Amino acid sequence: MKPPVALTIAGTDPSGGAGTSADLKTFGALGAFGTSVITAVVAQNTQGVAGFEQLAPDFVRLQLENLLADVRVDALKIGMLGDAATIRVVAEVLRGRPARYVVLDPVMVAKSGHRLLAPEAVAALRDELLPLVDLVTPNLPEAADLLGQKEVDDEAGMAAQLASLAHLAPGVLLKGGHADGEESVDLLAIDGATHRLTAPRVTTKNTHGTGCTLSAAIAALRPQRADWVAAVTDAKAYLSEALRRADELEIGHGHGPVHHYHAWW
Ligand SMILES: Nc1ncnc2c1ncn2[C@@H]1O[C@H](COP(=O)(O)OP(=O)(O)O)[C@@H](O)[C@H]1O
Ligand SMILES: Cc1ncc(COP(=O)(O)O)c(N)n1
Repeated sequence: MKPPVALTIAGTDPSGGAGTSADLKTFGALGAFGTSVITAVVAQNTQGVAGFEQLAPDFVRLQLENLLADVRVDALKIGMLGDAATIRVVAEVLRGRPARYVVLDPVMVAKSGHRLLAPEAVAALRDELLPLVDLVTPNLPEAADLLGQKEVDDEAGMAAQLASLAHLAPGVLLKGGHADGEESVDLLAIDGATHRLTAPRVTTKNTHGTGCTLSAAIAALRPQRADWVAAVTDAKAYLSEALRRADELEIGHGHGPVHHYHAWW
């Protein structure tokens, strides 16, 4: 069987744990052929972000149009976009239905606290991009920002915000990694139903790129699974194992990357 082709539109990470690096490794590990379009070049390592250079929006458009004129893309994952002009370019390309499946990780702030999306671009992300994707995967701070509400830290609060977010995008995976508890609980609203996905919380400081890895895994697996619930369930299982194996790597001195082991599913 031919592998599905997955595309990531995202920023870079020289230390290999987040952004396009995480996405391409995840695609490969899960049997998809990976392609990439860069939105911003980020100077970052496992300890934090030193700064980033946004590529000109027209150049992002050129990369996308050039790729899509030649290569069939089955699944698209969108990560860091950086500013409103880049969001608008991606929205315009999405209106041409470049891929059957589209997942958006609404990257706003890196784990280290550095902003990766201009604050004034949150409204463009919410109003212009969310309606055009199949699934959006906010963490708890991103959900609060998208809704203009306070950040929640328990499941009741997550359920309420999930319901509100479901009015903004066709599908929502609200990730509970930032909450406490023995289990890391995510809530999925898709096709009119809600699903609760749990995994034992792994005790590790090596959590750099968990959100990037999860959304890339969903994109890689969706063409290989019958529906979104199956793709998200298996993507979370892949991420959980990548987190459990993260301490084997010993990359850098801060929050190291998760281990993109080859699952060969
Ligand atoms: N320590 C952990 N143990 C197990 N799963 C985790 C842990 N931290 C995060 N996750 C899971 O990783 C995924 C990304 O979560 P989260 O940290 O909320 O997003 P982000 O990386 O975008 O901030 C979610 O599926 C979440 O449940
Ligand atoms: C290019 C890029 N995209 C996304 C993240 C978020 O990942 P994290 O929240 O783990 O820092 C990042 N640090 N860099």
